Amino acid sequence: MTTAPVSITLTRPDDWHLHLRDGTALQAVLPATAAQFARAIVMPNLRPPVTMAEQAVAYRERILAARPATGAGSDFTPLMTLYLTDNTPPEEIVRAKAAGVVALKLYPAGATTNSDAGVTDIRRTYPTLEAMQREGLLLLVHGEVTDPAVDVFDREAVFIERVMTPLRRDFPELKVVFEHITTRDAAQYVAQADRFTAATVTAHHLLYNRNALFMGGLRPHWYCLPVLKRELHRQALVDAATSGSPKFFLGTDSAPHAAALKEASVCGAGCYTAPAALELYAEAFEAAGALDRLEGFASHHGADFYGLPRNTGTVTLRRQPRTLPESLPFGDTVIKPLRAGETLNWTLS
Ligand SMILES: NC(=O)N[C@@H](CC(=O)O)C(=O)O
Ligand SMILES: [Zn+2]
Ligand SMILES: [Zn+2]
Repeated sequence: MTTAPVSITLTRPDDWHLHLRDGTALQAVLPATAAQFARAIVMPNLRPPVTMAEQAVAYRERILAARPATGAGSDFTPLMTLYLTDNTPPEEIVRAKAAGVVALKLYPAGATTNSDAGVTDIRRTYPTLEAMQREGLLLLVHGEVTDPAVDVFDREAVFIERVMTPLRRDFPELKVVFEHITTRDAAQYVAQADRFTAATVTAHHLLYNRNALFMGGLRPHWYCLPVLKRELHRQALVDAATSGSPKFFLGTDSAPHAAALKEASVCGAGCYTAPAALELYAEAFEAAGALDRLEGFASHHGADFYGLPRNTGTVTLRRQPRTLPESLPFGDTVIKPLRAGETLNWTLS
């Protein structure tokens, strides 16, 4: 029997799926991510959405300005994305590439938070996808159908057959990231796909099944999209993330919403995990007996898939209990991180 390690040191990790919002919310949440991750793929679902290269450049400037001035996190690099619409001009892809934008995000219209301007029919975007394939920009996908006839727990699996399979056939060399996968179906699909397809996995989908939504009462802070699924799906995600396959990598989908918007008659979708992201992943990997696979998942596979250099430098997680605050400042209000008030086993030093 081997004894549990007291610390683990990893190459500095990246977060390949993150919501930073804007304005005072951005200022409130950015330091937590910058303290943990060297880079992050920043989601474009602001209001209004970031649809043009020029907007992404301005947003990047606001993010850079919100970084800590010195010390940990002051060198954080945001990697920018555009929000794909039915009308994104193919010429915008060339401008986006020149501006350093790395990917476009596909939100099926109405699928999730701030997706109203999303794509109504993927075929409308084909000229733009053609340009992306040619220019080497990635497509990041919120993989759920919005057909009201499809059960909310089945929307990801149905997306594979209705959208993903035809998309892969029509654009075989477009790099596609199936974001925040939640099902065995998606894990199997990605594992069997060729090298142009990968997936991000959140910490909360590795740690929780859908029972977490109903533990002793309705739990809004565990509500996100795609919604948590059955235990068999959680186990399939853990198997995929800890398999060592380079197709699976870290994307927190940390999605901050003010506490008042979560604890409301209509609760916004999204879990705020940035304040303890790496600690939560460490907990999930340790529970699977796979702490030795955390570095590949958190620090190598994403960079390799995006064709970016791996980070230099390291971070160290120590086995040291840490209690998360009940709430944190969020502009003129407060936000509750996932597991607020609870004690975690790992602490990033
Ligand atoms: N994941 C979520 O539940 N919410 C995200 C949007 C998204 O990633 O789908 C958000 O922006 O709040
Ligand atoms: Zn999403
Ligand atoms: Zn997201």
